[in-house]
Amino acid sequence: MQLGLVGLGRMGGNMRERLRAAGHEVVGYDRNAELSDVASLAELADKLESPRAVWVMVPAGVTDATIDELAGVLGEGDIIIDGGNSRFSDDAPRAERLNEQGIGYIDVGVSGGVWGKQNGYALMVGGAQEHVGRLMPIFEALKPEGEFGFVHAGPVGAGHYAKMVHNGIEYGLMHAYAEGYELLAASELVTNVPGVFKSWREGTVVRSWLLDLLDRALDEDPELAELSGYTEDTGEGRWTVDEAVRLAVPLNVITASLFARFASRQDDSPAMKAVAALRQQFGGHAVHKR
Ligand SMILES: O=C(CO)[C@H](O)[C@H](O)COP(=O)(O)O
Repeated sequence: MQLGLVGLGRMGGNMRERLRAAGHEVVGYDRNAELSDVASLAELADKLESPRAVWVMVPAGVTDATIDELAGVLGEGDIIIDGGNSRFSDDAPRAERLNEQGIGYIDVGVSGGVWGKQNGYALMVGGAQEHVGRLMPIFEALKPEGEFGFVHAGPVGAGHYAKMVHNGIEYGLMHAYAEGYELLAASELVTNVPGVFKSWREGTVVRSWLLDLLDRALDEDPELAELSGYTEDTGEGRWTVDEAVRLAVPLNVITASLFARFASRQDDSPAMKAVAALRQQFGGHAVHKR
């Protein structure tokens, strides 16, 4: 099958290779001419036979601009797929705009990171059955081998919603391993912290791919001495917590792990300064001065 692919960075570039290895004809476009197969979106559209399917794999901030530009060179019967980490609430308005031109829209949550090229990408898909059905050969080539790794989660927006929750879970899981790491490292008894994590990779209740990756990181740097704890976020955790507030769902762990990232960016917590000041005020308790 033919596919246009817009955005050939770490994710898109690897997806192009996986699709080509499976025998699909991929025409890729990237603003970086060294990565691109064509010079413009117009040329990409020209190279594809109608009805066309074009997968957009760009950073969340530029998705709408990219889709609008793409819609200008596509037409009736074509389909645009957004595989980036868009907020699910952006999907329905996009689908409505495209529908006015007769262009279909599918949202896909893609998980697999830089390992997806070899292991496959787990795909969480939202959209109309008639559009999803047309893209099945592409989904089959991208997904991991085996029974799992693909879901048509519901109508437009459901794919990104599923990916948002997946990423919220990712925050919580990572943070639980991280807290376990800190406690083991603080312990007077355990002398081989990396060894404990390594041993957990088989047979334990807590084995997982994230655990495997933490073991890998500890192999490279057993005390994580090269890293600062400052941890960024790109929005999915915040959207998950926003949804939890909207629906009054108690997301204790995921919310705490998101807030832990915010705390990681503070040199000295203003809130904890206030707590120290209050203890001093009401009880004359000692404080540490700068
Ligand atoms: O989708 C992903 C993994 O599943 C991305 O790596 C994820 O967006 C990273 O999110 P954050 O920067 O908020 O930790």
